[in-house]
Amino acid sequence: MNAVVKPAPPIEDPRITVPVGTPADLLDANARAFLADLHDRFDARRLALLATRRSRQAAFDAGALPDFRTATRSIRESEWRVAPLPAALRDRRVEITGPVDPKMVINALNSGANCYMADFEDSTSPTWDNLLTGQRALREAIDGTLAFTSPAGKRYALKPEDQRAVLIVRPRGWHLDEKHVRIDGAPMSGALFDAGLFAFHNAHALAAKDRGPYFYIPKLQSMEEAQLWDDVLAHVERTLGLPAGQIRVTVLIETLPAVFEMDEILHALKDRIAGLNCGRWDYIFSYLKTFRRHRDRVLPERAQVTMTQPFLKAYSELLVQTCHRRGAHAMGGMAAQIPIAGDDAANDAAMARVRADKLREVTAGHDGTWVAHPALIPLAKQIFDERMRGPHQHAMTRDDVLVDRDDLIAPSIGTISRGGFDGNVEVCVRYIAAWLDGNGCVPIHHMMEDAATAEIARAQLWQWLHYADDGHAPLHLDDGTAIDEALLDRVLLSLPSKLAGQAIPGAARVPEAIALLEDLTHRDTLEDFLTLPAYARLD
Ligand SMILES: CC(=O)SCCNC(=O)CCNC(=O)[C@H](O)C(C)(C)COP(=O)(O)OP(=O)(O)OC[C@H]1O[C@@H](n2cnc3c(N)ncnc32)[C@H](O)[C@@H]1OP(=O)(O)O
Ligand SMILES: O=CC(=O)O
Ligand SMILES: [Mg+2]
Repeated sequence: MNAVVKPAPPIEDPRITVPVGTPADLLDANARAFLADLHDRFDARRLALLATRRSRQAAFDAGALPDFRTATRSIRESEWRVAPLPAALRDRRVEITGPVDPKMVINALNSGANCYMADFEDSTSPTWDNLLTGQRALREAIDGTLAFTSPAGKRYALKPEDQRAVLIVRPRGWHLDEKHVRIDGAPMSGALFDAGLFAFHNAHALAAKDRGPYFYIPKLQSMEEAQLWDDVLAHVERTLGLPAGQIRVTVLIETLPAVFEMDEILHALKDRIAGLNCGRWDYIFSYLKTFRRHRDRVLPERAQVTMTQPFLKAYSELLVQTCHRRGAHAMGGMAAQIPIAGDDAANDAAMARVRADKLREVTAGHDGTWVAHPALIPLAKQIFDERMRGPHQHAMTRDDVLVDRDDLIAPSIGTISRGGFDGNVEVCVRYIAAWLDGNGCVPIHHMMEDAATAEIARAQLWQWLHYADDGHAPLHLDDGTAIDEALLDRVLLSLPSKLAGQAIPGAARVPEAIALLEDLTHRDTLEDFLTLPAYARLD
């Protein structure tokens, strides 16, 4: 292994600012210079790629359909494989995910899952405090010193290292800024901040354990965006004196454009990629966004958009086939049901849904799956242990899968009920309120709701309400009610009294959440991410 050398102390760079009171041990002059260097080298490319996303979406809005790229046919058709997997990432049959507060980090690492995805993205509201607390918790977890005492006095400590899950960190996507760190007045990228700071503090300690910074990369839309990550991480390796390829990534295929570039994304990252993951919730959100102006591809209510819908089945099976051809893991995704305390029948029904989902995944050839809650680990593990004898099932090449462009964008059949409409409104309001209050993942009606699941509800409301733009007849609920602003207003007006008295996270921010949802649904254009306008209100 190469010697690992931290950069020499730099001269304080006055171009970089962080909030007064930021703990110096996390963001000293060395760390700030490291981050500013990432910004200087890579932010212009990030911004250019975000502009490319916008022009691609403009073409979809004008009627174009996503498709495989002609110019990259040789990447898809030639034979090559990704770098061999590191030992720590060979068996990933059950991965737990969750936000990065100290209690969650300890519980997740101790949970018995093979891996833990510490999440700065869908399940974290990126307040400055949450980000710094999370970075500190992860650093202490890697050092083995992390401990926590709850307000009620319950003590949490890490299990011995060989009993802990392998740590994988999910930084934010390319679209989000980190407004607290400014370089020449401009905000730095949230992704570069999260991944850069984690690598800066932990790469050496991880290398000493023969691991590396392992990342889950969210919301990519193209191979060029994957190439940017590869260039960033190669630069981080050089700067920190790590061997090339020590930093490993798994990429979430959770946008519709990306499913047409899975080979290209694996190829762009082929010396460091360990797998692809079916991030189904953002994928559904992306399908909605991509086709926001396509009236023939409106999706039914959220509960009907399950993995058995043809477009989702095609995506997950093509992902398995693509990964196994290239020697990469094909990770499954998240069932949103969580345990229900105090109602055995409801709990049994929820667990049956999770079991069916995991069974579908292992049968389709996935090499592992995600759970949102520790109580689901034994269930998922049992299903994978029974059917996946080795550490993975790359030998299941799925040559039977014949998926073409039309399969990946197939319209769905279903309905929109009053419950589906009202449920979307309630989830949006409650989730936005919690997020503004600093909580990025909450249980609502016994389902895990995070930025991806809530975005489906938000995008659907916009699409249904704007169906009648350009003189079309409005959409109707299955009871015949027209879906229009009057309906939304009625549901929103009734919500505060419905929620009153319930102990919901962020209750005080419900009026602000209602105002933001009204604004977002009334806009002529579907906002790219709800977290963009919401972030302006955070901290
Ligand atoms: C679409 C996607 O991006 S999926 C990935 C992002 N989403 C996630 O990661 C979801 C993570 N899950 C969670 O945040 C939580 O499970 C929630 C919010 C859904 C429910 O949390 P709670 O209401 O606290 O659940 P509950 O009360 O049943 O928790 C019981 C215990 O399990 C712990 N726990 C629950 N979920 C997790 C988790 N994901 N990781 C670690 N510990 C957990 C709780 O902290 C609690 O610990 P304690 O007994 O020591 O106090
Ligand atoms: O990140 C996961 C998803 O489903 O979205
Ligand atoms: Mg996601």
